Amino acid sequence: MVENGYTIALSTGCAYSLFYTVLLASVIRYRLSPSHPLAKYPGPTIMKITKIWAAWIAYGGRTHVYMKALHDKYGPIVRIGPNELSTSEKGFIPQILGSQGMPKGPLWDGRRFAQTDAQKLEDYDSVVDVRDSLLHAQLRKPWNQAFSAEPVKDYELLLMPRIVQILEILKGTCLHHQDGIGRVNMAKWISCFAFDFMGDVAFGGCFELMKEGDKDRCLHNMEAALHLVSITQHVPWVSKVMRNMPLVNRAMARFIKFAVEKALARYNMEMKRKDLFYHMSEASGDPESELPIIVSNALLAIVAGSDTVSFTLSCVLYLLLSNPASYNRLQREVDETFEKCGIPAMDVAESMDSFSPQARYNEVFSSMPYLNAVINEGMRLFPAVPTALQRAPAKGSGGKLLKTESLSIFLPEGNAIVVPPYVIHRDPRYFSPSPDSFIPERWLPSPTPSSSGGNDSSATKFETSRDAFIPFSVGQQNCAGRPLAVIEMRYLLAALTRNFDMEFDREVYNVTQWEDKMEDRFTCHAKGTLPVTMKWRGVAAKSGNVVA
Ligand code: HEM
Repeated sequence: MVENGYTIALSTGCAYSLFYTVLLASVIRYRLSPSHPLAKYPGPTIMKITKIWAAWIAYGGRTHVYMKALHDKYGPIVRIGPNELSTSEKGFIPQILGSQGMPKGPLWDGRRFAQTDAQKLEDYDSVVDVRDSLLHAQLRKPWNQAFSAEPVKDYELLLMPRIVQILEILKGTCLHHQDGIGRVNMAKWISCFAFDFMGDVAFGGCFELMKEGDKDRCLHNMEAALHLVSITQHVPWVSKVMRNMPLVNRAMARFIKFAVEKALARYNMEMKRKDLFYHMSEASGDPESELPIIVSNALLAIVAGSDTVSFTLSCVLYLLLSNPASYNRLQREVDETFEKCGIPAMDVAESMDSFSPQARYNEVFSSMPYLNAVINEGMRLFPAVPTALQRAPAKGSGGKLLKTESLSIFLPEGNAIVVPPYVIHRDPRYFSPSPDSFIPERWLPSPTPSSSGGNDSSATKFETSRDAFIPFSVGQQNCAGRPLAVIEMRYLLAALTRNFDMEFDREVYNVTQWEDKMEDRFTCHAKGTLPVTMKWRGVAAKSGNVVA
């Protein structure tokens, strides 16, 4: 009897094993066969067989470097999954991301971890992971409205007090030492600054990381939460299983709880400022919708709005400090502009008495060629979303034909395509010479050299393809917060260079660690440090400049 049962179990086990082995073998055979619709595109065999390899690379955090190496080896179209391509051909960008583009791809099914209770029944978390174009357009409307010209001016007013705060802290660090030289990890301060400012814009000012440190471990929880989804995005079916495993999903659960608490606190505030959710609720035209809008977008606002800006700003500073001639040139432009326009140094004690709280400087900053060239060049070399702009043909469309003058791809429904900014931005066809070097001059209409032996680019003819520059992506699903991000970066860089002379702290700085420790987790995370020595310049006291 027992023997009989054992035999039945054994033969059932064998039958199942055989079935799955045959099934697996046929799947692999099909994926590698010439009849697969993506068969003609080159790529590593392992990636043609399974996306688990991409998940493994993502686990190490070096997808951006890996993708660049793939394109260097295989060319402008690479097969990076059984049903997925990557392209570095700029001619395809409008047809993939742009006005004639496609909906978001399956990557977003694998990133969908963050449902609040209210969203659990839906097939999306917030605007960012919606795959249906019509629904996306509907959810995107309040975001577009909230980042139109007038609301952004309201956010600009929230920015100045945070700029003043970070300058005061840094100045205090300098003056605390007898030699007037402060030693700080600028990456940490920039990160706290960006987080605090996003708290002001979205939640009425609830984060105080610059003042109190990360006592709620919000930066830590955000990073931990985003780590897992950066891996599962490659294998959406795994994420569906994991979503229901509380132990695995712990970090995300903590982060959701944190965001929902902040959202509710913002909703219950008596005195509401004209912040992001004020403008989003206004745009919806329905007072009842305020709470759902805040709750469903809270997490997105924190992640999209703080991490990206702090990463970009830190990278720009890293590049400036690595290229002192560029730092000096930027400082000269900032000094001249501040003095010409009577902009206070923003460092409180000396100039803030005469500083109008209604003053906005973005208009001035937006016309500073070198400041904007530096920001562009930073985002070119280190785009905050380096590899994961993925799109797929719409359901029921049958597929999409992509065509340039020399190339064409037919992408059948069920397949996806990625446009990796990190690869395109370093492609010598679009940015030359020296696509891997920091040369802000390539963005100037008529490049002039940085003095003191920097990038002598006066005689250089630059190829700078603006249509291959996509740090904020393009099209209907591009970055909603771009206008705010740009203003924030301009203000902080101008304020820092106006008030401080900075250098790497050579005693503790290891030149390669910044780039080596960078991790591609959908958005790029800076895991390295930026140890800096800084000296307060005291410009306000010297020039006595005031707001006109
Ligand atoms: C330097 C800073 C930033 C960079 C480089 C950046 C870049 C991006 C990129 C590449 C996307 C993906 C678009 C796509 O899939 O095609 C995106 C989406 C998004 N970003 Fe940003 N971003 C930045 C700052 C911000 C800020 C400050 C906010 C404000 C909250 C924001 C809000 C959003 C939102 C809401 C989306 C989703 C848009 C949608 O799916 O329709 N971003 N961002």
